[in-house]
Amino acid sequence: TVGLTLDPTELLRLELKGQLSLDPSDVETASVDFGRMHRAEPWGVLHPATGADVSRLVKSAYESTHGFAVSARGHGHSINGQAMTANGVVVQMSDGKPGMQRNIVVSQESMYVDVWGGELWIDVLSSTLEYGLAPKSWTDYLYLSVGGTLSNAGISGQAFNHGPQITNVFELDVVTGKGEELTCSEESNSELFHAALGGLGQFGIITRARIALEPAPQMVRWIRVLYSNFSAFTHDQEYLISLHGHQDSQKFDYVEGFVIVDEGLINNWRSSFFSPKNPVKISSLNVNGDGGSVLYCLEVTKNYRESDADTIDQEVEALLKKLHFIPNTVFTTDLPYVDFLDRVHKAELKLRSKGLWEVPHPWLNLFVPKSQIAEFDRGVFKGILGNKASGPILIYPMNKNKWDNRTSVVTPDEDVFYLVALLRSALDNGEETQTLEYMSDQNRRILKFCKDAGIKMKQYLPHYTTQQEWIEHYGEKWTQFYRRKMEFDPRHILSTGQRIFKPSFNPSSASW
Ligand SMILES: Cc1cc2nc3c(=O)[nH]c(=O)nc-3n(C[C@H](O)[C@H](O)[C@H](O)COP(=O)(O)OP(=O)(O)OC[C@H]3O[C@@H](n4cnc5c(N)ncnc54)[C@H](O)[C@@H]3O)c2cc1C
Repeated sequence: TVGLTLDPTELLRLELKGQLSLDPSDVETASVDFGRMHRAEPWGVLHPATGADVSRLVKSAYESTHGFAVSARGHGHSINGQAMTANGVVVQMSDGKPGMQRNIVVSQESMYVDVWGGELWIDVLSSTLEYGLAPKSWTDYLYLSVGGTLSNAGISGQAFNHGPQITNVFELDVVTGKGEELTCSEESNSELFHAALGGLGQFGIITRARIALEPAPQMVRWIRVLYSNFSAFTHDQEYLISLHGHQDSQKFDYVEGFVIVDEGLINNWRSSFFSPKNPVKISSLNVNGDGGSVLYCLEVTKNYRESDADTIDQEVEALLKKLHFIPNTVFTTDLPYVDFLDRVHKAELKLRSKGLWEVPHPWLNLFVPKSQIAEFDRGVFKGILGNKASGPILIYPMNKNKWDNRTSVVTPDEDVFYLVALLRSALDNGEETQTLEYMSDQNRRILKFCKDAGIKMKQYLPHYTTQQEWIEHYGEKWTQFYRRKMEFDPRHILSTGQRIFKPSFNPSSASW
């Protein structure tokens, strides 16, 4: 293999319980991701059977004369090649087939579950539900691996209340860049524990996670209301997340929202909710807002047990009464908790059936400080985007005090910040505004707008191509991030696809 910095015979001699595969179909799978914009072919793919397999592989990379890159790959749902490596070895932590759980162990007494790092969240959920329990903090989509989301943060509408997924973990097993498999938590090896959480795979490969559980709700009341006035919308979102310390009956369990810039609500792949029972056209709403055709949809839920079905109406009504949405735009559905959590998968199946899932996804996720979100609205939603969304645009606030500053993730320096997620799909259908080039250019314009306007945002699921940009991204946390890298992965073996640290071995042949 051209440019290979490793001795294949050495690797093939490793005593592994799992399998080191050179099969072209395994290599192909590991060469692409959900973004469909990058490609890098690894030399081989390890399907580990245990953490010890991962440890042996990384140790051989660390100790070999030349060194080689090792990248964990969860479900490959990154956008910019973060789980790829050219010429090195990809550790396929998740085989991507739901229902193939490894050793999932639930402790009912201590309310946690121990799972393999490559486990998909959908499988974690189905296993814990057998005990009437469920994790507290989620992502909108459950076909993601535990190690993959914990390497970022893992956020959804519960984060205002419970914090991101990385604040709901008790313990990890991590294989460091030296090949040692260590158990870490707040109490022991705490530096590694905090480094790995939100650590973009830079400090080790998470082979086991101990995740906090709560009694699983049975049912969900799912509510959407519309706004034309952005400040009324954000005022209400901020009010709802300020209730995080209140009793369960006095707050919603989930707070999100999205922007509607297209002509109709049904165009958006996450909004099947509105149809066919509630088909809504913006023009039919007779809106005289401040934003032309831009609307905002607040999305909230309240969990309940069937035995509480009589009090849920009053609790929801009391909360909705405090809000300032457009009258008569309340859309409500009741559904089982699992169906709510797994809602995006339904949209996936629909898109797959039309060949619209495996297309390029130039996604952009930003954390925008509360004090600058109105400016962002003016410049981006009502400005740069024009009248075309080409995918869902999520916007919801979170409380910074639910994030642990000792972890590796960086967020804006304000008590409340918003996630803005532009989740767009590029199509090759002859329409200029739907092309990858057009959307990538818009993303660049959005980033430039933020810079020029002094909007102190941070990228979530960040992507940069130079170390200088990474240094700026981490700001005052860079020194700590760098020190942790030197301690836990001194040869820069791990997750080179993030492009943060050049490998110390033959960098020209790695995935840079
Ligand atoms: C349809 C869709 C919906 C999404 N919704 C949300 C959402 O609601 N909230 C949210 O927070 N995110 C969301 N994401 C983003 C998602 O959390 C990240 O892309 C995450 O990285 C995906 O997990 P994965 O298992 O596919 O990771 P991969 O893409 O496989 O890996 C991501 C990074 O983590 C590293 N990594 C993977 N496994 C491990 C491990 N075990 N130990 C250490 N490092 C590891 C990889 O090397 C890579 O650098 C969504 C993505 C998609 C495609």
